[in-house]
Amino acid sequence: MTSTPLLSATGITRRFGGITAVDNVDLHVAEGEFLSVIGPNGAGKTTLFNLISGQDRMDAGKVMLEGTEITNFPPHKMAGIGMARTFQHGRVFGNLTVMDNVLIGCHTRLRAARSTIPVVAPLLEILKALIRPKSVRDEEAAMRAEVREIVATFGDRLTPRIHQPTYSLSYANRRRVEIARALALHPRLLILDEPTAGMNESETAEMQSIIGELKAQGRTILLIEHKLNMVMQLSDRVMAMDNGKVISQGKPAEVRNDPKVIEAYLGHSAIGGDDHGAPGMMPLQAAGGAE
Ligand SMILES: Nc1ncnc2c1ncn2[C@@H]1O[C@H](COP(=O)(O)OP(=O)(O)OP(=O)(O)O)[C@@H](O)[C@H]1O
Repeated sequence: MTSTPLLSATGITRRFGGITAVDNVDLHVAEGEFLSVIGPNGAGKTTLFNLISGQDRMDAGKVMLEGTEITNFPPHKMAGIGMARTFQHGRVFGNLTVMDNVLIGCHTRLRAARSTIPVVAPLLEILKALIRPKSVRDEEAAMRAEVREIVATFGDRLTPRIHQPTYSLSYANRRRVEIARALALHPRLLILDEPTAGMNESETAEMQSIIGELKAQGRTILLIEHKLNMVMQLSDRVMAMDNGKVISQGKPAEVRNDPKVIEAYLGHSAIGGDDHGAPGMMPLQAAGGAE
């Protein structure tokens, strides 16, 4: 990990009526860093990710990506500059095949890199689509090959189903497709919102190992996750939120054992079970309620 700041968000605030869902939050992610955001239900984690990735507009605050201000950029522009995210409940195009869903990621990336001259650029695109010169056919073949490679990240979960519409896939497979599409963007920052929500134990372990591989490739990753084991094993740093505010941040074990964090979870739920946390630490998975 280097110390180059890739993402820098300061003073992020979002109110919904009388609720301040995200209250003056600062978040910095270094290039190659793996930062997890934890906190009980309603802490403001998803709202914070929505604001950073342009899905929602903040009331106050500033977001910089490598020194360029990107505050409140619309989602397509965020995707174009390499900010890729997945959603808490998974979002794929049900009627499109696995291949086409992931191709969307490739197209978004290429479109962002192309000429933006108004009128001329779209006309050129239409012309190329109609004539389909060799360059277009080659590009398409390269993208399809890349999609196959990305899809192979998930072992044989998706490859045999690559031409099936995603509505016919299991929930876990649809979530894998979503991550594959995010990877096709060649993201500079990969934002994962509860990638294992709704997955059973073995699916969770499999996803954790894939995310571990992505980390080993040196990717910069922001994760929301309720499953403490996973957070502990993957993260370089953890940030804990409660009631819209950052209540603790630092090395995973420090945050896990921070009395403020333990109290936040205690205050939010009556919890049973154990998520293999340290003694005295509440089981975040149960507290957060994996779906
Ligand atoms: N669109 C909205 N309109 C009104 N209130 C909202 C909206 N989105 C979020 N909130 C509120 O903002 C607060 C933070 O919600 P958020 O979903 O960000 O929490 P979270 O930490 O992601 O929770 P969870 O772990 O359950 O996903 C909650 O009180 C929630 O009810």
